[in-house]
Amino acid sequence: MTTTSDRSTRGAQGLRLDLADDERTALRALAEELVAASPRLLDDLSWVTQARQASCRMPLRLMETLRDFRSDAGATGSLVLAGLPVDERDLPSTPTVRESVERATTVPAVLAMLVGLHLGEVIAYRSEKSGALVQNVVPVRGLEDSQSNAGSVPLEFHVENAFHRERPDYVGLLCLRNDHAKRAGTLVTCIRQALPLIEETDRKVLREPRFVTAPPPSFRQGDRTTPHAVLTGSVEDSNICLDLNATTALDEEAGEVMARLKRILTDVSTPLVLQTGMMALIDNRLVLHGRSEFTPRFDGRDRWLHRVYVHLDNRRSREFRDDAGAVLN
Ligand SMILES: O=C(O)CCC(=O)C(=O)O
Ligand SMILES: [Fe+2]
Repeated sequence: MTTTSDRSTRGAQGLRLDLADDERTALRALAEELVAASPRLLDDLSWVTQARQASCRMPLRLMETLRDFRSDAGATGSLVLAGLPVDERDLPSTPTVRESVERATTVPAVLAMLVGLHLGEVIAYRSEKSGALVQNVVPVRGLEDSQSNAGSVPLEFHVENAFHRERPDYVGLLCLRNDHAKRAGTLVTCIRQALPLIEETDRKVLREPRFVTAPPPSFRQGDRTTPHAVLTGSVEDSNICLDLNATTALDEEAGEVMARLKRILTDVSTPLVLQTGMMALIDNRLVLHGRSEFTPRFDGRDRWLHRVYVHLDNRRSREFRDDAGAVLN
């Protein structure tokens, strides 16, 4: 991807594409077509097939940008799409219950699916949020202090489902409503920016299996990992697997290295303040994400995102998908 692409722009916050009015109108029409497609259920495989095919009819610039992002997620590992056809006036109240998911084909849920299905295969995990492909990220009363997406205290940086061998390659977060102050942000930090700042001796420790990671609180079941490395793959352009809330160092030196890495990741982090109609796509091999704190009111107008997970290769996860469906065990 070139830095002078005329499709999308690259700023300090990473790649961004703003849809023009005609693109938004065309995408709304496509989403409405999919809302009406039988059986109007997001998790139904025949509906997913129709949506996958329809995703090839999205506005060309959007498809080009997604395809480029998939080839190389850039220096920040994230892409923001803005101007998606979500109208806050058409939205129902923000859900207030834990484990809330979308099952019916609404315009916003269909948009999250269309974008995800153009990037790859939209998947979910049976032990998390009842295996729904589109999940709600909303604050829940009583869970304010939890290190989960139902909380509202600062959420620690994490790779999504870092404990799982087949964790998502990408996480998509579509904003239906931001918080009342319009200031809550998804925080992102990319190993591509952190790596040059990590001492050589620390990098060596991070490449050794001296860490274990537990499932996040959103999982009803799941085992912690065997010892794993935090940095893998290319030495000069590594992948990262770390959850600052769920990963434990197995020895003192590894713990000190992890603490230094946390400082560096925090230093190079940026907030993506998503407003209505903005969707963040996060490369989960390169980026840790978290969330700033905010004050929920539980009045039906709280912050509300739709989340989708994307895999690039359905074969790789076949042993986790009993029925060759989209949900991993
Ligand atoms: O609320 C956010 O912006 C992100 C929450 C999160 O980590 C997630 O839903 O995976
Ligand atoms: Fe997350």
